[in-house]
Amino acid sequence: MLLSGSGKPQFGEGNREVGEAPLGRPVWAAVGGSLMSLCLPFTGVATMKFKSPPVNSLSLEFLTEFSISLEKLENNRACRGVIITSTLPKIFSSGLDITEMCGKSMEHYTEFWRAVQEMWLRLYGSNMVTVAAVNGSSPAGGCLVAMSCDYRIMAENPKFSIGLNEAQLGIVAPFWFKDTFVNVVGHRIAERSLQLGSLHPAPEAHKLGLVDELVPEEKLMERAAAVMAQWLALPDHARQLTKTMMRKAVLDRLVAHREEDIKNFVTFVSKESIQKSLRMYMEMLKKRKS
Ligand SMILES: CCCCCCCC/C=C\C/C=C/C(=O)SCCNC(=O)CCNC(=O)[C@H](O)C(C)(C)COP(=O)(O)OP(=O)(O)OC[C@H]1O[C@@H](n2cnc3c(N)ncnc32)[C@H](O)[C@@H]1OP(=O)(O)O
Repeated sequence: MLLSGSGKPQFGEGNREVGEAPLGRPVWAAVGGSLMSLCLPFTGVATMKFKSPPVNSLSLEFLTEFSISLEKLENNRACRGVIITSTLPKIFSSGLDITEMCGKSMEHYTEFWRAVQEMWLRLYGSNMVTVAAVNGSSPAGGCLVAMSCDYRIMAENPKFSIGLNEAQLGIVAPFWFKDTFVNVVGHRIAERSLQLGSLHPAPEAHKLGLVDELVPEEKLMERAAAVMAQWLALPDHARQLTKTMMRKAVLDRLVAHREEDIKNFVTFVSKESIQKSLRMYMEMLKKRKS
């Protein structure tokens, strides 16, 4: 992941650190683990760029780095907003790494699912303004990342799609994926889309309200910066309290049922029938390629 921004440097152990201007002021801080880059310039707006080829799958390692990056930004008082995008052409994120859910131990599934929960709790509950610049396809967990942001701008290419397609894999979107979806598009659209496991091409996603606007791909980052400026023009405390008011019930629900949710996931994913569905899905992906 690639994360970039400016302001007070508070992170980056072992990575490239802060550039110092002659007056000793930080010019920018570039922090990156291997899977994303992060930069925070003077504007106080960080840019986080996923860079985990081939398709930015959300592996345990990726999720861990994502959560740590979010925590570092959240704790950096100079950082007020983050734009999330991808360095890979055509892919924002392919969602959860299916190989993390196939043929592994119960302990591994537990650790993996806790990391998925942690990422979502941090992103959905963030005090920062979060804007997703969706520059490619974004199925399932990738859609969750985008939906957890405050605003979604997608490249207008109809070949790019977004949605919670879990049902197509023979699995079920967990209740907090569903809650996030309902909060974005409303109950009816969420119900139909979830039951069918629909992946919506960008224009349809826009019509449904799953993304807030479409722009030509080359204008995506420029537009994301403009939207960010608009959101940051308001006092932080008022915006943050409002955001909390809108999202708290859904966040609290997972916090209250976190261990139960992990148990459900581990039991569900360990079933031979589910393992078989996931293996078949992976085989289908490989065949589609050849
Ligand atoms: C009773 C209640 C109990 C509750 C229990 C809850 C259980 C719920 C559990 C989990 C929720 C799941 C969430 C998810 O996110 S699952 C993941 C869903 N993702 C997808 O369906 C996307 C699949 N991928 C694609 O459609 C395409 O790859 C693409 C559109 C993203 C990119 O297409 P393209 O550029 O053509 O690339 P390839 O298809 O050729 O892929 C390249 C390479 O990457 C592998 N790959 C793709 N996606 C994934 C993935 N998500 N995880 C792991 N690996 C992936 C693909 O197989 C190729 O591999 P290669 O052949 O070895 O090169």
